[in-house]
Amino acid sequence: MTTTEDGWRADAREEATDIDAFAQSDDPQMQHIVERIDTLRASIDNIDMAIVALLAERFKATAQVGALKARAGFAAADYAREEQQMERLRLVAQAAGLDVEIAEQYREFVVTETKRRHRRIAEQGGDAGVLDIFA
Ligand SMILES: O=C(O)C(=O)C[C@]1(C(=O)O)C=C[C@@H](O)C=C1
Repeated sequence: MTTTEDGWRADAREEATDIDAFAQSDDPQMQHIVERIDTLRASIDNIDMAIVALLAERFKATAQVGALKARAGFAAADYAREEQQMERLRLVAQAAGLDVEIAEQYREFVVTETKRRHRRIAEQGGDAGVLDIFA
């Protein structure tokens, strides 16, 4: 195996590696690495499943908020609430050992998407049924 000074295989500089293609390798060390990655990938798949299910629940809840905001004539955004959320998520990330920047990116994604959906609901006169999750 050709390795560089920092221990990476020389071809690790390529853009992508189809690891499944190495499952039948004759090299036991390579086989061991591929097996370990496969085990970790099973956990990653479970985690992704949970995250997507939780995101679905979050967007269902925010759609209800969007419908209520439209009914009350409230704007899509509430910056005071967003600040509180960011503060809380920063603390949660720190306690969990997660890079705070990832928590910030997550919050930015969900809140931006939620506000876009709130506006769509308001344009439809407060009908959350306009969103795909209720279709
Ligand atoms: O709590 C609200 O007011 C929401 O509309 C939900 C939400 C969010 O996605 O958490 C979205 C937009 C607001 O600016 C703040 C929070």
